Amino acid sequence: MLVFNGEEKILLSSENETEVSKSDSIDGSLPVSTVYTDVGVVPEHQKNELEHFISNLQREVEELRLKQRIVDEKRREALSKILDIKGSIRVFCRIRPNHLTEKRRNSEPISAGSDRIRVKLGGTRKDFEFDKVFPQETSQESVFVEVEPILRSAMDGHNVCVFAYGQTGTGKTFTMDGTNEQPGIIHRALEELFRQASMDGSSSFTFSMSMLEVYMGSVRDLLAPRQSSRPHENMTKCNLNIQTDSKGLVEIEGLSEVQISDCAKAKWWYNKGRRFRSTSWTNVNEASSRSHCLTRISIFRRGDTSEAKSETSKLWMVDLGGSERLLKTGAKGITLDEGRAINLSLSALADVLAALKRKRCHVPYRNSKLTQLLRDSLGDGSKVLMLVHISPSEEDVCETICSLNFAKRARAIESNREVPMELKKQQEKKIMELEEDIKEAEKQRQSLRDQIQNVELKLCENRNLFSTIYSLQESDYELVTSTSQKDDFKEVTETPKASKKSTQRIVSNSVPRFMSSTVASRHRQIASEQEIGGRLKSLRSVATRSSIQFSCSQSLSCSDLRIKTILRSSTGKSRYAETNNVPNTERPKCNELESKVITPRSTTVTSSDSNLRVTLYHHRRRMSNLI
Ligand SMILES: Nc1ncnc2c1ncn2[C@@H]1O[C@H](COP(=O)(O)OP(=O)(O)OP(=O)(O)O)[C@@H](O)[C@H]1O
Repeated sequence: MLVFNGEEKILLSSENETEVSKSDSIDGSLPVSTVYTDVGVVPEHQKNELEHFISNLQREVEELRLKQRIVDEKRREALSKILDIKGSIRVFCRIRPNHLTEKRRNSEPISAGSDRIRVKLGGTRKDFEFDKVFPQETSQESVFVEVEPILRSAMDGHNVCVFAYGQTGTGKTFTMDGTNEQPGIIHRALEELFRQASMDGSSSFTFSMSMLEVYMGSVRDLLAPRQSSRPHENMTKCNLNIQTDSKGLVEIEGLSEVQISDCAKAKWWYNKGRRFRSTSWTNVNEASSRSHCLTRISIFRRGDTSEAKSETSKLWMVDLGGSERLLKTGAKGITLDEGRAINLSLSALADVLAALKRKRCHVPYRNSKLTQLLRDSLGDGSKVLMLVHISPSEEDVCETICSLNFAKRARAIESNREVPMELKKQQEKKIMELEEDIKEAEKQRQSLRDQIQNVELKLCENRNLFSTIYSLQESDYELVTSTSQKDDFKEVTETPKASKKSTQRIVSNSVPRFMSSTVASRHRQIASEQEIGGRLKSLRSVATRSSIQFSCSQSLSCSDLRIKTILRSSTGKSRYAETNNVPNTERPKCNELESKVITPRSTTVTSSDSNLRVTLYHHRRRMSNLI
């Protein structure tokens, strides 16, 4: 008995077998389309039926995958439209909580709405508009929720830059890197990338990571192998060249790029690179970043079909050096130079963003190393997210206004006109509709994923069953036949009958009577086959039950092992059941053969018989192929 498609189908039983052999047999000779297995004789049409069923399952998987690709495409389009409406350069503002050491005043200089900030300075008030404002109490998680869509767009093939900008000590590193208890955007982004990659059924992803810093106008590789743990000792080695090819693609010569196969590895590399970043003490921040730190994740997306194109995109996560008033930070000597270099490159970045926003023909990328590096990730088709950080303190109000002016410049709408209220409402409505489409697509994607998993599971099990019954048994058939052929050669008179009977019972009508099996041996055969059928059935249910919790390949090996174990014991019985018919003088030989055949399946076998060695070798290979 054999089970497939969740139904029980009788493929063979001893009685059917006899009937088949009689009906299919033409004038007593061998039936034309009959498959011999160790558990009996399976008519060809039943084998075909199983093959047909397997190919139907394959087709079903392909159709589901196609549907999944269509749904994925819809989701991508909707997301891309949202990002287009929202603008390819978005600016958020995050207000740092008050430090305990900072004096609390009766009137706070900063007041925040959901997308506006008002700053009071003396008797004047200044208003600034943003895509989103995060008040002081905003958690790292809430910030990440707003950043996440842009990460998805990086997975969809866009180049993306996420910047943390702001006065020194306002929380840029806190937002990007965070703490162990409150991880920042980079840690969460790494988790999210791997999560999304595992969810996407229509593409496969690979990621690699590079880390560098722009320090005083030079580019340093933070992941380069180092002999010394002191960062400055490798300075000259790490002054990398930036090349731009004719298509505008940026190449950083000699920059280390590490493959990251999982999130833990990615975090390990990130923490390693972070340790080599240049920081020093200033009046404003104990561990002030003295450089721009850039983390680049290269995303390689491969479609699941040969027609689907492969794409590479870059996700840059940049913790910019603090914009600062040099007098206030008390900077001197090298720290003063570092501050100047940071300010210059920040100003170059603001110029580039403003030119891009206003769609100017000339974008001044060449004015700083920072903008040269990011050239191919800031222009057309790229998405930029700038998180501007400000301090709530009255003492910092001048720097706050500087930062907000920077943000205003980056966010400047084309031709500098505000969007009319009516258009804004329409855009918001459209965004809501598209967000609904994305949710719906994600629901469908999940359901398709589940369906694919189920069908693949069935497919694996049926393929496994098929190969167990046909391929495996063919090899056993080979084994016995080749041995019997050898015996034929050696002892022409005695062994052929026993061997042939044991493997080709169906020919009993066509051989002389003295060669056919006895009634007792047939009963033994029937009993053993029924036992096998029963075992296969129970095995099937065990395999199905146990495999549910595993992935496809796991279920395969799990069920396969059990099938093999059962077949191992059952084949031993059925294959050699008829050796009882063999005269006593032959038995030692058969037993010898039996022990040689059964033991090697789990242990290393050596045999002096070269034929046996070859067949055992093939047999083991087939067994291992099944695992
Ligand atoms: N949202 C926040 N919640 C809690 N603590 C914060 C927050 N933002 C910043 N801090 C704390 O403020 C201090 C300064 O923050 P951080 O080092 O991130 O500033 P920064 O802008 O990166 O400064 P620099 O430009 O000098 O490197 C840190 O101790 C940080 O933990």
